[in-house]
Amino acid sequence: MSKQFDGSFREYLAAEPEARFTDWLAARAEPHWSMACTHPFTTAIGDGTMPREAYARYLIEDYTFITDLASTLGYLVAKAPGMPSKSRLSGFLALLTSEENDYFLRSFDALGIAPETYQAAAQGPVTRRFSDLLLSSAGNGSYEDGLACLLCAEWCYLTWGLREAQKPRPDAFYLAEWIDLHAVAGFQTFVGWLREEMDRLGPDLPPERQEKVAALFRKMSVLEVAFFEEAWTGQTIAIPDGL
Ligand SMILES: Cc1ncc(C[n+]2csc(CCO)c2C)c(N)n1
Repeated sequence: MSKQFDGSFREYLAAEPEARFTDWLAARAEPHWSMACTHPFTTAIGDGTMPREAYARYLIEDYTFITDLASTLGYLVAKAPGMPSKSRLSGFLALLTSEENDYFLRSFDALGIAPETYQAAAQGPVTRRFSDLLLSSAGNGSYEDGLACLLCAEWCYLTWGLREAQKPRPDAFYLAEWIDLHAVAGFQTFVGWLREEMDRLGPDLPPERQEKVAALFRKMSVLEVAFFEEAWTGQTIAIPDGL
């Protein structure tokens, strides 16, 4: 959890000299950042209180999101400044399109969701906004813009994943595995690297570029909340037009 902050990175550093650039991003995204990481949907994954319909809704929608996230990673691999960064990102892309894809297919099967359903699923409005933001930031924006979006999505999942991993695993394998996937050492290392990459590049950006990156991280946090909220309630969530 971070304390909300509205000023520039420079001002943040003056108040918190030890702060990382990514701490500032989280503080600028409050209260949405904490709402995303602690959403009731995320606590229900580990509590054993997840309704089947809510999880089925979530997985169908998330599968369309992950497909666009894989495309986003393609852009980021292209824009990454050197081989070490390209290697990290392409490793993650490989995971996303193999083991993680397998998790989705097994879970759809267990939940009785037919291939015709998840293959033909139209994206809801929130996921469309998500995908637009990711694809346009990584495709038309700078490396740092795309990185900020990816960081928000992954760091949020690591945060709730580590918290839920402290509870005994629920019986349903699709819930237990979803927790493990987001708490394993490999994922911690990847998110740790994403933060370091942003911490390395962010402080040297001109102030107006830092503001853009902070705005993207904040928009992503708002959309993460709306995404969980739709799955949890089954209601369509309105996103403010200005977002
Ligand atoms: C809406 C939404 N936001 C973020 C993620 C997080 N995420 C996307 S791919 C991936 C890799 C390992 O699972 C992770 C953590 C998600 N699934 N759905």
